[in-house]
Amino acid sequence: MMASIANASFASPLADASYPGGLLSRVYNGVNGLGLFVMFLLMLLAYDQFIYVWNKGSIVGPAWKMPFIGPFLQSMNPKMNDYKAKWATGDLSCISVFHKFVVIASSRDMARKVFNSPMFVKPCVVDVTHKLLRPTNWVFLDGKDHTDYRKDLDGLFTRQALDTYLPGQEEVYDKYFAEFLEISKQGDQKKGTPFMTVFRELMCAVSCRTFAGHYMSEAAVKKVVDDYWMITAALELVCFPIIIPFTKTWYGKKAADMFLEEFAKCAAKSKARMAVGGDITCIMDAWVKSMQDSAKYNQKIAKGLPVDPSEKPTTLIRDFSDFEISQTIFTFLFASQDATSSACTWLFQLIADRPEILDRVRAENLAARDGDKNVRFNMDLLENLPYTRAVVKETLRYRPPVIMVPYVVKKPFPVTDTYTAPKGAMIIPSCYPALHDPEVYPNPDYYDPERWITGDAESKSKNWLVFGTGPHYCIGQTYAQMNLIGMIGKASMLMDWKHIATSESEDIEGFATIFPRDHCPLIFSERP
Ligand code: HEM
Repeated sequence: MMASIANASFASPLADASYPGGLLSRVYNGVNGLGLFVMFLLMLLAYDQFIYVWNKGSIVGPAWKMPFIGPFLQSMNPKMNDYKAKWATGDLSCISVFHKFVVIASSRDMARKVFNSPMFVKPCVVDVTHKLLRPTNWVFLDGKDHTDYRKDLDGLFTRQALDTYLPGQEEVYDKYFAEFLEISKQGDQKKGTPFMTVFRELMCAVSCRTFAGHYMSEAAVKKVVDDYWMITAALELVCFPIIIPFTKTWYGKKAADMFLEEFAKCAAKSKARMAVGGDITCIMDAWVKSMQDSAKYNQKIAKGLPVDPSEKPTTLIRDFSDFEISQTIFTFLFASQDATSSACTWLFQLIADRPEILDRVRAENLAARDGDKNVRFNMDLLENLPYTRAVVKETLRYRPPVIMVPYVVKKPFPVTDTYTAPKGAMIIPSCYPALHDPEVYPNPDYYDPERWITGDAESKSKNWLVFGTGPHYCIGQTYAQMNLIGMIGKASMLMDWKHIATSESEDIEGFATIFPRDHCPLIFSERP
């Protein structure tokens, strides 16, 4: 047996015959194909370990890396406790998965440093995102180009603009709350119905109405709501460089193409309607109106016509094509969908588990509506609900929808005096630890809206990393919070709901955005 292995060789006798007695031949004879392969593998292994240790430098991390793959298998099914354990190892720590070196910035100050270092880092997205959103999308811009593009979008999220989107949002809530009641009536009366997927659909429908108004038919909204899961499913960390038919990325790309086409049609319709003096009903309208006002003003100036200073738009913006508008609206949907769905799910679950909090939310909302539960949304109403706002803020602190944000290092980044992150590394500022820092939010694992009313949570803005910070901070943060305040206030007016807690209700599932592992079983009932 031993002999047969020793004699086994992949070398062809013919090939060998052409190098009689030469040095190469002797080496080749001594080291057969398998040997060469093993040697090559060992060299690769040593190289992989060396690069890991070199990149790790002075920061915390495993002394060596699991050959080649690193902790890839754990990353397939991440557990919150694993993240917490990693964050606890140090302000900066590292891992290496396959060839990717990853630096984790855990403490508030390290996370803020990464968010605020656009010279050295930029947001990192999984490869397939470029295919779905298209490489020309504004979110992939960097530096000044990014800042300039964003400035033109700021006007879409002012208080005045947000006010005009409220009727569209409320319409969606009316429709979905009726559906919640129906689902609960039909569902299991003991175990409840897991509502996470329904909440995802609700958030998608609210987004479509807020972003594209009634330019999108009910059928088109339904199609986007039904197909959005294909986008989420396509977002795999590792994917083939080309799209293979009938794979998740292929379906995701098809859904993305459909969304882009639909949003571009809506932009064209908005341009036509706004040109004849239509009211603003959605984000697209606000954008188109601002474009058209800027164009009118610029034309007058170009023609040398007299212009009253009051005619000058607050922000002068350029013209955007239907497709540019469509791409941008798609980024709003893309950036908001998982995060708002997570926040919505936790909000319903957390206050169902604490009836005294729901009672206070209800009392506050009824008083703000002068006792008429059917009063419609307006900004004054939503801004005068301090307790409901505290409940939303505490939910976002206690269960931050985005626990970390991956960035990529553009050039060697001196994160501290003793550590420079290498170019090409992924660097992940974490939001969760800053939001659970016991010195800033006492008893951080206790859900306590009161800390925003009588406590000092409001003043701890440096730790408030729910929406990131720096040049890429969330553009939709005010809108997102107003939307959640409106939603939960209205729900409290119209419905009761019971959470059927399971052993997995407090377990956290997810990567980047988080959900209760049991998907939130609830039973809704109508209030008299
Ligand atoms: C509770 C809901 C939300 C949470 C927790 C959230 C959180 C975040 C976070 C953590 C970032 C990364 C910030 C950074 O890198 O500094 C971000 C970026 C972004 N968010 Fe949100 N977000 C939410 C809702 C929304 C909504 C409703 C919209 C759209 C209207 C939106 C649009 C965006 C966009 C476009 C970016 C990228 C901005 C840029 O790169 O300049 N988000 N969000």
